[in-house]
Amino acid sequence: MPPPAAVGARDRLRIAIQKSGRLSEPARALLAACGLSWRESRDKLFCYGESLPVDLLLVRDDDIPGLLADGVCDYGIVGRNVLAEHAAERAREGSHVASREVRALGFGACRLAIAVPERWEWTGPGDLQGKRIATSYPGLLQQWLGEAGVDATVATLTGSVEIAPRLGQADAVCDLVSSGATLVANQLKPVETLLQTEAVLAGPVLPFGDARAELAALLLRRLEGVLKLKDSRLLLFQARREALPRLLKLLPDAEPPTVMQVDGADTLALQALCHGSMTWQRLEDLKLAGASALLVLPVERTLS
Ligand SMILES: Nc1ncnc2c1ncn2[C@@H]1O[C@H](COP(=O)(O)OP(=O)(O)OP(=O)(O)O)[C@@H](O)[C@H]1O
Ligand SMILES: O=P(O)(O)OC[C@H]1O[C@H](OP(=O)(O)OP(=O)(O)O)[C@H](O)[C@@H]1O
Ligand SMILES: [Mg+2]
Repeated sequence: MPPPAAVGARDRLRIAIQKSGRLSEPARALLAACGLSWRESRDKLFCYGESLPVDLLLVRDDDIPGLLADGVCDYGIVGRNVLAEHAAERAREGSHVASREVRALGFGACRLAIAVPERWEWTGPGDLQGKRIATSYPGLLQQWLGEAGVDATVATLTGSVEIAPRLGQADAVCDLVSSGATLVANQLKPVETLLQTEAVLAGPVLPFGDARAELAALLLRRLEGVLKLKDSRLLLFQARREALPRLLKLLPDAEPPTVMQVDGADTLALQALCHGSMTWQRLEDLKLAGASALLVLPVERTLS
């Protein structure tokens, strides 16, 4: 196994993903769906790309923005929250922006929110004046407090933030919320949203000036194809010609269908690529509107 190339050697692309955690499996699956495969090293911190010269670095998610900023990796798959926190910290230090969100990836969705004890009769951000707020996102919280004109103390914790009010460590928290179960379990309620987040592909601000440019363009093209087809299905059905207008109204997410004539002029066979999810309810609605012989097929790949 060749050792990881030194920073500055630029004929392979390097992508950092979370080593273990919520984003690691979906990130790998997404890149694998783009046709990438790797030989894993023994320590499993570096995976050498086999099908294409695209290597993986397996790291803590918090390290990804810094690795991008230092040019150690070219792309990273990370929560928007982590990327935005890094940007907020850099802005506070007066440093320039080091990476950008290239594309949202459709998994790891949650929000960064302020939560307070359930008994608190919340009237607005001004309620936090003079209070102490526990968070793992001090940069984003300070930014939000600054914009709201609120002077509060920010207590930085790396985990188990929601327990801080019960321990008397803080009056409120600022943490990620998805189902809300962790808040409920800690007798807290969400009152303000700072950021809607999901996993994103983060990349460089400036284009590559070497062999990586072509590799990056290929990877982004494949990624577009995979993400576009995530919920897409090929719908096949038959219908009488006069039913067509009302059937097409039920398929606003479909590409223009291929229409074939069956059985004289009045019966048609149609084939349409639909991008929204094809639920049982939608099929039943189509049937009621005059479709028959409905068939839903998975779609493997697209290239345009
Ligand atoms: N409850 C949740 N639901 C959905 N997505 C979440 C949730 N909690 C976190 N995330 C997203 O997943 C990312 C990774 O979360 P995870 O808990 O695995 O991170 P971590 O404990 O900081 O991991 P690491 O060990 O890499 O530092 C978060 O930054 C966020 O973008
Ligand atoms: O609204 P919910 O669905 O309850 O999710 C929110 C919780 O999920 C995350 O923690 P995680 O479970 O990853 O634990 P960690 O903070 O120890 O990483 C986040 O930090 C919240 O605590
Ligand atoms: Mg982390």
